Amino acid sequence: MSLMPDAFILDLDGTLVDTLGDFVAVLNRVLNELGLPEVRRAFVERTVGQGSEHLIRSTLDHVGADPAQLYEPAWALYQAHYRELNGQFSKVYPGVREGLVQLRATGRPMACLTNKPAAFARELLARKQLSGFFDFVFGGDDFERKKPDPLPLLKTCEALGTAPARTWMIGDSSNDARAAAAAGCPVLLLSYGYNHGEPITALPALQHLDRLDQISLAPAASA
Ligand SMILES: O=C(O)COP(=O)(O)O
Ligand SMILES: [Mg+2]
Repeated sequence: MSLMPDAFILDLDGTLVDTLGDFVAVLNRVLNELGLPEVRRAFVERTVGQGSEHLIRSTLDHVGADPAQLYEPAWALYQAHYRELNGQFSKVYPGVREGLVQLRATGRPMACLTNKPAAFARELLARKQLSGFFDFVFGGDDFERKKPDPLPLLKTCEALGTAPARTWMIGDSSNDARAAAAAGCPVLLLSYGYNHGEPITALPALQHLDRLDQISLAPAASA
């Protein structure tokens, strides 16, 4: 039995690209325009990962504003600023490009699956010259539910044409790990991303990695 899967699914924020700077810049522009206090990087770091709506509602709540009243205008401002700033304060993590080259060299199909809105995800991958690695890019608004629900992974496996048990999910957070477990995909976890302030090594994984290019793709020794 080979260790090599039939396809790879990769998360985006906290896995491929360190996007925290974009989130902080955009949120603080929105808060300034609404006359609200700014948020700190540490707050955003532990809150990001469950899609834009969750991030905006949590941010409004955190600064003492009423999300029920301000969500709609905040979301409109957020979209306009995100479109403009997307990628400007973000960096591809060390080892990512090299790791993607290794994955691509296996000839297996690859998908990027993020909770970020699909349009922002596609634009960010293009701006960082990462689009060419992926056969599919799916965002948090492409399916009815987001990670940690298994639905996005199951739908992505369908697009890739592979069985979940033969498809590796590579991510940085408990959202990825929970979605993968529920979908039946083996999960590999990067140590440097955003896991809601919790150490990712506490979660079981097929491989825990400090860099994507440390991934082990060797066939398992036959018994
Ligand atoms: O919540 C987001 O916007 C993005 O999160 P993800 O790329 O780690 O899924
Ligand atoms: Mg992530």
